[in-house]
Amino acid sequence: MLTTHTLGFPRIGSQRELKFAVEQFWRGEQDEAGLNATGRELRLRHWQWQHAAGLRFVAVGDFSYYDQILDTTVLLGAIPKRFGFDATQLSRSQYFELARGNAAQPACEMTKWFDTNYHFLKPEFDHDTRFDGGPQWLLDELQEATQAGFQAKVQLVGPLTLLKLARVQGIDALSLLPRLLPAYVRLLRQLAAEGCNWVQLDEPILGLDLDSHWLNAYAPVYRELAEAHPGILLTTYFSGVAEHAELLKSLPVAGLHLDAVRAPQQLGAFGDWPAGKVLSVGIVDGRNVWKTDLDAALDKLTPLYHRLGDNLWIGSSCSLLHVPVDLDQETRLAEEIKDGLSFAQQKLAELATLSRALCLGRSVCFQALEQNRAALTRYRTLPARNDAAVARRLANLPEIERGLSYGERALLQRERLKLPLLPTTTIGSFPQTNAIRAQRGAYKRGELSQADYTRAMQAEIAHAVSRQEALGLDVLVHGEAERSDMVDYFAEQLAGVAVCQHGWVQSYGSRCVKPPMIWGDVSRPVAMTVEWTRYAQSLTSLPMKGMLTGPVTLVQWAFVRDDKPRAEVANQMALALRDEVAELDAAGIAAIQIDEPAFREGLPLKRADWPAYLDWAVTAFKLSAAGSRPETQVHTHMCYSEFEDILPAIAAMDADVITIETSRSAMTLLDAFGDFRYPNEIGPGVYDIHSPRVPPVTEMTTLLEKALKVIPAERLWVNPDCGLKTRAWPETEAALINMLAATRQLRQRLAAGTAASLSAASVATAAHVHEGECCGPRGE
Ligand SMILES: Nc1nc2c(c(=O)[nH]1)N[C@@H](CNc1ccc(C(=O)N[C@@H](CCC(=O)N[C@@H](CCC(=O)N[C@@H](CCC(=O)O)C(=O)O)C(=O)O)C(=O)O)cc1)CN2
Ligand code: MET
Ligand SMILES: [Zn+2]
Repeated sequence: MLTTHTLGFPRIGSQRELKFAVEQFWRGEQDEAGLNATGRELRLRHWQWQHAAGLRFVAVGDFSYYDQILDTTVLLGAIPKRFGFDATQLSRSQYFELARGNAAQPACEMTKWFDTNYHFLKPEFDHDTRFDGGPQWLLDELQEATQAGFQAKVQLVGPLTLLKLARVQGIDALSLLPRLLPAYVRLLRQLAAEGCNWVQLDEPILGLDLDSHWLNAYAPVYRELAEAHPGILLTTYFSGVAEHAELLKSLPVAGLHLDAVRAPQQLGAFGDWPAGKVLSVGIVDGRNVWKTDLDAALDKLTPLYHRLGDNLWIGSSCSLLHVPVDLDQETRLAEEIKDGLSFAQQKLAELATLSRALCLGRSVCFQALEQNRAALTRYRTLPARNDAAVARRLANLPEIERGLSYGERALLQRERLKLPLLPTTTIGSFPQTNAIRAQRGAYKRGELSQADYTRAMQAEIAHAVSRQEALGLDVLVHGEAERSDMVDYFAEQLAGVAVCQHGWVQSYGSRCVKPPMIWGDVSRPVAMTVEWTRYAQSLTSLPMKGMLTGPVTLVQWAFVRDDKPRAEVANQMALALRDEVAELDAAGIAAIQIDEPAFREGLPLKRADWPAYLDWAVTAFKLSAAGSRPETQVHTHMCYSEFEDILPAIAAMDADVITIETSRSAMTLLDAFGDFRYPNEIGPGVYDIHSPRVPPVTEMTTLLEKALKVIPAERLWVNPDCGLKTRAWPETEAALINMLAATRQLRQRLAAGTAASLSAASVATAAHVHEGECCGPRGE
């Protein structure tokens, strides 16, 4: 049979077993042996599934107790010096300290894995990083798989991708190659000696716009690696690599993997793939949950099979880490929607069927193919996939501009909100305590009535409001107690969107999300947040922010139908949100925040595709926001910084206020906002919410002083980096007390004329804004 494989299987467990075991270990409720036992059980179970489905290889090296990139760094012995750990003796607890920080050291930096919602831990390298003496984990796992009778393909992130993604201080990352390569060579030799015939080296950076400096490194690096191991499969995914076809054909590796889902057209550039080398075609979507159209896949694969024979491999387009584990667990999903779905388990079976059909002929798999065809036909013809009312609204899009310019709106909003200089606010969520989750769990299981659940959540909202009033915040939030998640909550209420019971996907460490599935045309049958917000506002005379997740983020953090352009789906989402905005506005809510934390992450891998994305993303945001009156203040929030290169688009969104994550970068991001002369109001986060650490007042005054150098006081807000849902109340209150103390100090200095902002330049800029003019470039 043709070789079938995945580029990795989800490790979290169909019941999130790994999450619970890891969290128990952190709480001291489980020892290392117990944690290891869960890990082993999960690995064996997942290998068993892959084997039973008929895959030739099981994936080894995709397992991790926190993050597989951190594991690679550790494996190579390249632990950041600042922790003072011995790489050869690294304990499980120390491993978690790298990921989560400890009393003395902040955690390794966490950032998004390309355009996914998965976060990896950035390797930290410097001029004297050594790559030697890591632990034996990978070899142990290989042995585990071999002893259990499986054929293993080991996977590792490739050296160039590892370097490119690393935080490298003060030196050129590539200058580390002479030290890094021998470590890979050593590891590859060990794997070969252990009888591992195939090693998958992931090089997804090949899908980015790489400069020649990096591209030129591929040939010498892979020449050396190929000498160390004869079975290297170089894997690319998330984007096409056709532009590097000549280079890739010339590398001495044994095989190459291409993502034929994201970039099917690239196969053409590999039409003359050298005989004798493996070409692995990623035909089953690792980034989405839709059933593979087996007929279409076979049409595409058949000519390749005729040419390449057994050197054609078929696999998932990328690791299955990004999709939920098992569709069969979803007992409440409508059968008609399940007709269109396939999770990790089901994708294994699809690969096996494709392989059989190619080798033995379609008639041998007649039944499986017929079932696939029938299910897809039923699913594709569901009437709700094409809603005439939605189509009419799309054909007749309403105005996306707010009517007045920012400067004019700001005057009206100042009049209405009467906020002090440097207004203080938070990003939306307050701690999601176990008590809150337990109440929601009971409600979902039918053990708590809707009325009782509503009362319980109202009590949480009242608590959050009274805490904020006591702290002295200026613009309040209701705290999002009633939301399981900022995406899931909206998805549950929108037509055309389905949510799972168990469809968990790892987001970072032990944290998971349940991405909804946008399978039909999207509309809003009923108001989603208005009652909760109205209730929260009734408790206070201070302004209460309405809190919505924006259209780009709702799309980016969902599984999106692939029969309509994302731009169109985003506009459908935006129209639904626009109605919500208008209703909040009509209910007297004076400030409405439309969160877009995934705005940056949605950027395509290739810059050439950026303008089209930014164009539809900005349009969708504006479409949702323009349902408000000019005297209503529209906020947006973005975390996951690195906005430097998309500032014009962010300005073009024209939110009255943007809150951003800046504290971890010590506000360097703000320089970019300053240089660009960001025209509207801005709240640079003054403390990191990802850690329980309570920052001292002086730390925040320093950051605010810095901010005042580039943002005039009249347009500066004070807030944390992001929502507080993952924190506990004690540290939350302590940090906010300090934040408010820092704000008071700055206000006093401003009043006394001793703060930076009263420099002539910033006063002049602020004055322009008062006159209703916007400065700085706009638009894309
Ligand atoms: N979608 C999304 N993506 C995002 C973010 C985000 O907030 N949402 N933020 C960033 C990532 N940050 C994250 C921060 C926290 C969590 C997180 O805490 N996740 C929770 C699950 C949150 C959730 O949906 N909770 C539900 C279900 C909770 C649950 O497990 N319930 C139990 C039952 C509980 C009980 O009865 O006591 C069950 O289903 O088994 C709820 O509150 O209702 C977790 O892993 O534990 C995830 C991502 C980027 N990407
Ligand atoms: N309003 C949301 C919150 O505070 C925004 C989070 S961005 C990941 O939780
Ligand atoms: Zn955020």
